[in-house]
Amino acid sequence: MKPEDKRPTPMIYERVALIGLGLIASSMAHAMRRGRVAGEITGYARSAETRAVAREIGLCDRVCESAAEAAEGADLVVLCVPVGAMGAVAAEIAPALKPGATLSDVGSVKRAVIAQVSPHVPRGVHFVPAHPLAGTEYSGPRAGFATLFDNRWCILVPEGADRTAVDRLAAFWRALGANVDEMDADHHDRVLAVVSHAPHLIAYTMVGVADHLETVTDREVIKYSASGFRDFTRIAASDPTMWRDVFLTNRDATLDILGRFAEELFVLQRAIRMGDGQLLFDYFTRTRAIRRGIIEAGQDTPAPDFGRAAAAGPGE
Ligand SMILES: NC(=O)C1=CN([C@@H]2O[C@H](COP(=O)(O)OP(=O)(O)OC[C@H]3O[C@@H](n4cnc5c(N)ncnc54)[C@H](O)[C@@H]3O)[C@@H](O)[C@H]2O)C=CC1
Ligand SMILES: O=C(O)C(=O)Cc1ccc(O)cc1
Repeated sequence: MKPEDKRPTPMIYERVALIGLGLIASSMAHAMRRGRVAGEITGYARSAETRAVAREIGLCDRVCESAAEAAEGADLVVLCVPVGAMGAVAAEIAPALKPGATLSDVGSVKRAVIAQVSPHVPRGVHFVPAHPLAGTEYSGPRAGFATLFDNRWCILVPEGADRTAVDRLAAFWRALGANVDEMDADHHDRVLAVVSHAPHLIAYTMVGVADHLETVTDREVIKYSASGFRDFTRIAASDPTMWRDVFLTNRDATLDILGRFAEELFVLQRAIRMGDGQLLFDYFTRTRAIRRGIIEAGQDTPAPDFGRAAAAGPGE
């Protein structure tokens, strides 16, 4: 079912506070307004400039001068700051949290956020970590848009939190357009290391390699880049603070996947050196099946020539 086919959702929370007003928070604000998911939206950002922009574009009903002021009286408080800043922000807002409120976050890493935030969660407040698997390479309060979460996954990591609070947060994310799954924090971090964190590091590296070449100029890289490399440059334009924090906090899982990546890279490198075309062909046949699986699961759109390429089969 497409999100636009869904019937209007009832208000899920009377008051929602967004702490940090970047891409994800601003997209949440737009999506909440679209679905009338919250009665009132309050917000806080660390920089005065971001708060001014948020006021100018009417992102929230109220942009506050402190995180505690934004969180006070809210039924749902969502931490939308870089992963490395979650603990400090949680400590700041903790005394202002209303008993019975839900505290959540949108961080790309879960085990480290839980470790940072949990010690500050007051008794009677439900902490339900979350991660919407949707984003872009843009950041800041102007970057958000209402459809960002449509038909994307949001993973909740309840770790024993109150069931009613978890179900309510799941309803909230569904009302924002997302599909909801639940997962254990360690498993989440391992899955994300494979599908997001290691690929981002590889993209950063590949663009760095192109930048460091002596015999190919930056002008040529820009002029002749095909779509694969362009995708790398898009990903490598992602926010440096956010991604520094992701790698520092999901260190073990990312290093494990990168180690495996390096091993497989050596296998392919050797096959090229030895002229082992069969190994390369078999490897690429297996990886093609993964892409087909993603398209068949409705998680992506086929390229315009997909039907022709599929029909052509091996040998063309
Ligand atoms: N950008 C993406 O594609 C996605 C990001 N996330 C996660 O969402 C969170 C927010 O990311 P974005 O909205 O993309 O970031 P952003 O850079 O657009 O916004 C971050 C906000 O946090 C504030 N901030 C930064 N450092 C702070 C600190 N030390 N204390 C208080 N506030 C601080 C900034 O002023 C800004 O308002 C991150 O934890 C990230 O891992 C999750 C899914 C996708
Ligand atoms: O822009 C892209 O390609 C992304 O991969 C977006 C993204 C970035 C970080 C996340 O934790 C989830 C999604």
